[in-house]
This record gives sequence, structure tokens and C-alpha cells, in this order.
Amino acid sequence: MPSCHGALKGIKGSTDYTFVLAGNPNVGKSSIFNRLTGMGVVTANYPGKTVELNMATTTFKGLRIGIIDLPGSYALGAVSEDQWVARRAVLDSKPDAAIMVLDSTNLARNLYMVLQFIDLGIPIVVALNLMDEAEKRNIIIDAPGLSELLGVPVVPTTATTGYGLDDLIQEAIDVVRDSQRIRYHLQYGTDIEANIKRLAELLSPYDFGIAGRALAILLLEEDAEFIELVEKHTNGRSLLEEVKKISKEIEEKHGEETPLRIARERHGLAGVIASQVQNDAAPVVSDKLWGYTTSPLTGIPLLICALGVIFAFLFYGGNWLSTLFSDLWAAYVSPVIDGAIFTIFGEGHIGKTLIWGFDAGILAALAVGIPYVLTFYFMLAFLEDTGYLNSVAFLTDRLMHRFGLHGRAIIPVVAGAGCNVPAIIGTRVLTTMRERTIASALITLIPCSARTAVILGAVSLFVGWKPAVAIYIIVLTLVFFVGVGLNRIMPGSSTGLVMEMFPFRAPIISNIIKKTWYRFKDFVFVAFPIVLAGSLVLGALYETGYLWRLSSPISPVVEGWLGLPAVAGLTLIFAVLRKELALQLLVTLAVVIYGGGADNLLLFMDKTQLFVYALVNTIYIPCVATIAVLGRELGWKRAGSIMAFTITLAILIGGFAYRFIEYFNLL
Ligand SMILES: Nc1nc2c(ncn2[C@@H]2O[C@H](COP(=O)(O)OP(=O)(O)OP(=O)(O)O)[C@@H](O)[C@H]2O)c(=O)[nH]1
Ligand SMILES: [Mg+2]
Repeated sequence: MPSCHGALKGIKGSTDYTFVLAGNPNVGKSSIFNRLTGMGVVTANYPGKTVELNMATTTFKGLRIGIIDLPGSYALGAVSEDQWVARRAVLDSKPDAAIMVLDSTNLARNLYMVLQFIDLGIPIVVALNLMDEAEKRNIIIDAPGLSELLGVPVVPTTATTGYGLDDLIQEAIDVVRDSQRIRYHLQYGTDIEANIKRLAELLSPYDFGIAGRALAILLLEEDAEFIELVEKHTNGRSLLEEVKKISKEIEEKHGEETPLRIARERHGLAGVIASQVQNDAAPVVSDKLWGYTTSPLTGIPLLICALGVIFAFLFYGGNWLSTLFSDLWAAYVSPVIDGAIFTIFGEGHIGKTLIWGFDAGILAALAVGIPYVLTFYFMLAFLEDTGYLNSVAFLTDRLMHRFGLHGRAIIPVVAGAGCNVPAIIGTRVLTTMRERTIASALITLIPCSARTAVILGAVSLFVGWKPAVAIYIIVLTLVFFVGVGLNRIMPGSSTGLVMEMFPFRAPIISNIIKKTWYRFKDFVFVAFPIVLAGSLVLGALYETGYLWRLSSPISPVVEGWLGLPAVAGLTLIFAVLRKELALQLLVTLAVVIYGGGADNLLLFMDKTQLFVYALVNTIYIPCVATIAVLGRELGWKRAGSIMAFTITLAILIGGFAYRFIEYFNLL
């Protein structure tokens, strides 16, 4: 496949005019491209990028026209690969004009990127595509009015029939020939606008290959690529100092980060323009739903209900299913597997170890996999496909940005309280690795239902409900600080404001099932072998008695620092298999060591110890299934860092809690 750099140059060199087709995903760019061009489409890509570019030449009234079909993206930032490619191609190809393809049924959302292109200073022609769909829904758009407001030609089109496409190309050619046809006069709020002008002025003596206004905005938006470009210039540092100063002024004035502020104003502007040129045809159900779900007054209670349902389902429903599953397994499957293993390998260490893996291990994976993972994926796919996830994203975006996360992260993060495993795979709804890493790190700290079982069983039962609540408060505080901290220290910046504002739609059940299965399959293939291997290793350590030798090396930490009996430390290691095992094993081992009656845990651990125990169990390293998906989804380096981090955190917090409680005699 040719590289984009070469291919773009080739097109430029052999045509009279070059146009790019830009716009949001799924608005008909490729349909227009295919209608306009015939054979001889060249597909090229940038080294290391998977998103491809299509380009072709065509003849129009005797002129040779080059057309580049950009990947769809919601914004011009360069935070995800499609955005990066779309933007790079625009900057590299230096098109004579950009044809912005818009979905007429979603005008406000589509106008966001048009405003960004206007800021770039490239001549633009707008194609109001999907006109047929708009008509069907009684949406009437005042095209001349829109053209007036934007200061660019606007042509209604229907790509599927070819309606309007000749006019579109004619307009694009006219715009290039007569620059008077473009009259940008859109402005952001006076304050932001004044600051942009001031910065553009400062930048005007330099040539960075992009219009001053565009560069000013990009720098204020903290665009990493352009900051780097300016930095390399001899005066770069002092220019960037100025940018920082101006940005700080904006922040102080508006009480939010400058990039967010600009995005918000652009959103506002897009909304205002759309409302001025559209008839208020009886809002369709989908728009009403969007209104209810995104305005705080109704949206927040709705969100709490939705989260409640998901949580209740994962927590109670998942638990019930899990228990049912375990019971059935114990009654019908275990005897068969155990019998087979014992017959073949005998009842010695090997046989018993194999049972750890092939009986307990597979059960552990299935008991998490089917009740929690499968049901959560199904719910997530459902929320995604109805469009509700987008509303939630919009609603919670401001809060989540404090953690450097997109609003969409809220569902997986909250779902972590049911089970971390699906929640981590659920972070796929986020677009950048940075966001997925932050979200996943936070999710591993959220007490899942298994950890909650230990908190309830050990602390609530034997120590009191207040200390149990205290554990949640401590953990949630940690989540907050870890989120804010990671956002600070991790390189890169958070994605722009929520842009994916699709309408609500009736979900297609076959799509949901496909999505659910696709994600579940990953879980099965990745998590299963690891859980199995983990169980085998633990089993071998246990059956050969090696495990007990581990208690002396860990005793300085467990006994000395955390103030727990050494045996408790061992159960914490075991809990890696499944977190709720911690409690079961604690009781079992206590009975083995201290004799019967130890099921009243207070006989061998005091209240402080139980509290510290549950706290450490809640914070440290997630279970093997979680580790497996972390490794798969984020890579083993990141997964390893998260594990090391949570273990350190758990030990630190546990030790401090122990001393704090003892010192103030709290329990
Ligand atoms: N009814 C109707 N359907 C259209 C129109 N334009 C495109 N479509 C349909 O919309 C869908 C998406 O069209 P594409 O041309 O692939 O959209 P795109 O903008 O290239 O999408 P991405 O490349 O994913 O960003 C296809 O099913 C098209 O047939 C239109 O004007 N009217
Ligand atoms: Mg396309």
C-alpha cells in the first residue's frame, strides 16, 4: 500500500483542484466519494496507522479534480487514530477546499467540526447530506440561512441518489476561484475571542504552516502536536509562555480548563446556529429522550436508577446466578472431573493439584464469567446501542474530566462494583489508551461484589456496620485521589468534550448479541487459561506444603507492619484466585490451626485486625481474572504497574490504618 505522503503529493501534482471530504462518521462521505469517482481509487495509509485513506481523480466539466475521502471523526483534535489521520491528511494535502459532509438529521452535532474547519481557515463548502432522511422526519433546514450564518456555501444533497452532487462540486470550484465567496464572521464569546485574537497577533510574525487564528486556538486547546512544533522554534519557549499566561487568565475567568471552555463554547455556537436554521418540527421521540436524559434535573435521577438497576443485577442477580452455578457444578460436574482425575493420576499431590486447576479453577472462571461478565456485557451493549451511553457521557462529562476521563467511563467504573472483569473490558468504549489505563486503574480499586462479601462477612458481622462503611469511604477517597493523580502524572491530555451525540434508536437485538459475544469470547480465551494456570500453581503450592513456607518471608509485612497473624497473610495471597476466598480460607485455616470454633473470627483476630484485613483485601491486586483482562486489554507492562501500585497502596494504607486505630483506640 502506498504511503499517504507520496499518494497525496501525486494527487496534488496531477489535478487542477483537490478537495477533501470531511465529516462525522457515517454521514455519507464515502457514498459521495464513490458517486463522484470511478475506477482508479488509491488506498494509502500512514506508517503505523491502521486507518486508511481513499483518494481518486475525476473529471468535472473538463477539469481534473482530486478527491480525498477522510475517515469520519467527531473532532479535529488528534486524540484518536481516526482523528489524527483525518487531520494529518488535511494538513498534508493542503486541499483547495474542504467539502464538509453533514447529517441533516443531526445538524447541531455535525456543526461542531465545521466550526473547527472554519477555525483552520480552509475554504469550505457544506453538503447537507441525507436530505431524504431529513424530509422523512419533517426536518426542514434553511440552507441559504445556514450559508449566511456560516459564511460558506451550503448545498443540500442525497448521496444515495446523487442529488445535489454536481452543484456541490461546482460550488467547491467557485469557492476556490473566488475567495470572496467565503466570509467567515463567526465568533466565540467576547472574552475567548479577544484572547484568541491577542494570541494570533503574537503568532503572526511566524510561519508554522497554519493560519494564525487556527494555531492560536490549537495552542489554547493544548494540542500536543502543535505545542511540540512551536517548541522547536527559536522563540518557541517564550511564545508558549504567553499561551500559558493567556490560558491561565481564561481559566481564572471561567473556572474551567481552557480547552474545555473552548470546546463548550464551540458546542454552544453549533447549537445556536442549528436552532436558528431548523424548523422546530415536533421533536421526535429520540430528541425528547435526549432532552430528558441529559438535563441534570431529570438526567441525574434517571442515571442513578439505571446504575441502580445495573448494580442490583450484577450484585444480587449475578450473585444468585453464581451460587446456583457453583451448586450445580458441585453436584453434577465436580464428581465427574474429580473422579476422572483421581482414576488417572491417583489421589496424591498431582491429582489434588490438578483438581485445583480443572475443578476449582474452571469453576472460578465460569462462576465469574457467565453470571457477571456475560450479563454485564449484554447490558452494556444494550445501553450502547440504544444511545443511552452517549447521554450519560454528556451528563457526567464535566465530573469525569477531573479524572482525565470521558463521560462514557462512568458506566464501566460504576459497574466495577459488581465485577471488575467486565468493567475493564467495558473500558473499550473509551478511545485512548490513556483513558483506558486511568479508568482500569480506578476500576481495580472499586470493591467488587466479592470484596463486598468479605467486608460484610468479616467487618460488618464481627466489627460493626460503621467500620464497614468506613472501608468504602476510605476506598472511594483513594479512587478520587488516584484518579486526579493519574490524570496529572500520565502523559497526554484528556479527550475533548463529548461529541458522540447520536440520537436514541431502537436497538437491534442481533447486533447486541454479536457485540456481547465478541467481548465475551475475548474473556473466555484470555482469562480462562490464566485462571487455570493460576489455580494450578496455587494448588501445587498448597498440596506440597510449600505455601506454609511462604508465611515466614511475608511475616515482617503481615505481622510487623499490618499487625495481622501470618496465616492471614497467606489467605490474602490465596484470595488472588477469587476475592471472596479470603474469608472462606480465613475461616478454614483458622479452624485448622486454632481448632474448631474459630468460625467466630474474633477468637483469633481482634476487631482492628479484621478491619485491616478486609481493607487490605479490598485494595490490593485484583483477582486472577482481573489480572488476565488487564494484561490483555492494556498490555502486561501497564497491568504489572497497576498490580504493583495496588499492592503497595494496600500495604501502606493497611499499616497506617492499623496504627491510627490503635493509637486513637477506635475499635
Ligand atoms: N438515505 C440516505 N442514506 C445515505 C445517504 N448518504 C449515505 N447514506 C447511507 O449512510 C451509510 C453510511 O454512508 P458512508 O458513505 O459509508 O458514510 P461515511 O461518512 O463514509 O462513513 P465513515 O467512513 O464511517 O465515516 C450508508 O449505508 C449509505 O448508504 C443519503 O443521502 N441518504
Ligand atoms: Mg467512509
